Amino acid sequence: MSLSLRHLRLGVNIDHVATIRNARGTTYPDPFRAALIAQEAGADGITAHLREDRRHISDADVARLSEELTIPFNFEMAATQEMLAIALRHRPHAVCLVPERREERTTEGGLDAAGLHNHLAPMVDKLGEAGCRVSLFIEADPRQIEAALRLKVPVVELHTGKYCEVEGEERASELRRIADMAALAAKNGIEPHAGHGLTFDNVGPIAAIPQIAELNIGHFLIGEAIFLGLHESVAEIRRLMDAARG
Ligand SMILES: CC(=O)[C@@H](O)[C@H](O)COP(=O)(O)O
Ligand SMILES: NCC(=O)COP(=O)(O)O
Repeated sequence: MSLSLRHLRLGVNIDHVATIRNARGTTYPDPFRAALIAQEAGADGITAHLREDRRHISDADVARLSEELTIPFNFEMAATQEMLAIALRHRPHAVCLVPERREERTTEGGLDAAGLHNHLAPMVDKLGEAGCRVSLFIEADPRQIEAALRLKVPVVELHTGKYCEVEGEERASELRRIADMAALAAKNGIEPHAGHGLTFDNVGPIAAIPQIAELNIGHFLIGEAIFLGLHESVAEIRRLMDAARG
């Protein structure tokens, strides 16, 4: 089957359901319930980011998602010993290593896999040995793809933040950069994913990149759920992704 016909998986990030919950310290809205609705609406997997400051997803959320989800759980985490221990305890389907700074409002860039090789290598090995599919959240940069090769990770997730922020020729240039790095990763046996900042309006050209196997999308979908409901919000991005693949 040609690449362009391959099913493009959708990972729904439920972090910001927990943001609303934590705003009042209640038990609702329940991120796990959101995960089940996203699954019904067409999500192939669920992504959740346990941040060091627990501003949204909690340790209990991670435990429940790991134990009760019937679709793949992609656990996003900083490359720290604390998070490694949590990941090894729960052994989620996938672990994505992301950069993290407490003062950031959201993820601001990709992980410097090239500069952090010696720090990352033992973690990548331990997570792989535990049966987790390890990915690195990186910029679309050849140095980072080479670093991913050296680390022997099966997946990279290309950061689409700048693509989403810029317009016109700058966006076209960002799209080319992402497409080129997706092709380079795939050519070297690494499965390319993409995510951050994707919306109904900008997902199409990213979804049309044939080598990309999975998109992780969250903040926009949770926002749209306020107006459309979560099921329809997820179903719409699913429709747009499928339409872009033709
Ligand atoms: C790595 C990435 O872009 C997101 O998956 C990450 O979770 C963003 O952080 P917040 O969800 O805290 O905005
Ligand atoms: N890794 C990207 C992700 O999981 C979702 O990012 P966003 O759509 O919440 O910006």
